[in-house]
Amino acid sequence: MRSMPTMICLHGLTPEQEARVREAAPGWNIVFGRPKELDDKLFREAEVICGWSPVIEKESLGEGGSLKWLQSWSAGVDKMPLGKLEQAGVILTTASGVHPVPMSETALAMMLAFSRGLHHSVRSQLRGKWEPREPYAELNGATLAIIGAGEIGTELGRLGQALGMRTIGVRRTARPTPHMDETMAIDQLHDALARADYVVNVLPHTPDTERVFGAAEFAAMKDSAVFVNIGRGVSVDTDALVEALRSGAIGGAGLDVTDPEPLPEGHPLWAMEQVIITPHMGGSSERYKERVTELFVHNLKSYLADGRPARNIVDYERGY
Ligand SMILES: NC(=O)c1ccc[n+]([C@@H]2O[C@H](COP(=O)([O-])OP(=O)(O)OC[C@H]3O[C@@H](n4cnc5c(N)ncnc54)[C@H](O)[C@@H]3O)[C@@H](O)[C@H]2O)c1
Ligand SMILES: O=C(O)[C@H](O)COP(=O)(O)O
Repeated sequence: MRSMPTMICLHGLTPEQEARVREAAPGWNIVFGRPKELDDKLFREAEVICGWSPVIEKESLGEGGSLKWLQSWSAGVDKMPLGKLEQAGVILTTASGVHPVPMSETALAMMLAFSRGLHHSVRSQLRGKWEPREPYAELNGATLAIIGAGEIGTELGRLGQALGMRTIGVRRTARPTPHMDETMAIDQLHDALARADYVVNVLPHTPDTERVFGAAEFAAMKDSAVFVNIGRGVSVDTDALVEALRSGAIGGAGLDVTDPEPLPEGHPLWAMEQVIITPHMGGSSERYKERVTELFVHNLKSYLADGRPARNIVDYERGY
């Protein structure tokens, strides 16, 4: 008789969320817990794991590992051992679709902070100083270029359009994308950069997207442009960004992700007045687990019905 298949769900779902997973997979041995609490043997036995990136190197991919499907809790799977997973024939799915709301609100908060000068006002407030810096800008009528216009970028496009911005989406191919007034392929990147008042990077980290933003790209931007990075730090040549800010080649930068990360103490970016830094919190939300459970249960149902999760299967060739 076939023993009960095992599934591991990592990282503290609520009892209601656990119940939703159990309900979707009757007849499964489902283990909920934190990686350190779980035995290596369990990881070897698990057919399905749902969780964050770093835990997967455990026994699941070693000799005799039974893993068939891994549902990442992150949208970016760049920290996953992609080569090993591919070699082991594991289906990997991302959590893309869980983050559009908090990520686009983070990017919008940065854009509004720059247009209304909040980064200056907060610094003045800390010194107890009343220091207007006229004139202030508006997002209304400004052009927003979103580099990596996927799930997150599309929601940011919606918010940008709602505020009266013109949106340009840049992606691998220039296919029409909701909430983009125009879409361009990545080989037209400089054209998009030259026209934008706000450039938001939300590219995944793949071999093709490292250092996409270097000296030439910052030079192509308007000298008033604000560059916002909520994707991955490695898409940017950090020294070139520092130089672009120092020389006035661009107007400011909002950085939720950096390279290196965390940004070390004493790094020049910390002291720059035209820079806002947040600690890789763009995707974080009190609704995260609710949304990730919904995605996982949706994928689980199709995995159990026909052996394939319905959404977000990683193309190992492409890297995301
Ligand atoms: N800061 C955070 O906390 C946080 C949270 C969630 C996601 N992220 C990052 O955001 C990324 C995007 O997430 P998503 O859910 O929108 O992903 P997605 O797969 O829906 O969208 C990715 C987009 O990037 C484009 N793209 C990929 N490679 C490209 C290339 N070489 N050139 C041009 N365009 C390219 C794709 O065409 C697609 O439009 C994640 O991979 C992750 O790195 C960061
Ligand atoms: O891609 C994401 O979902 C967020 O950036 C968090 O990813 P991480 O857990 O891999 O840092």
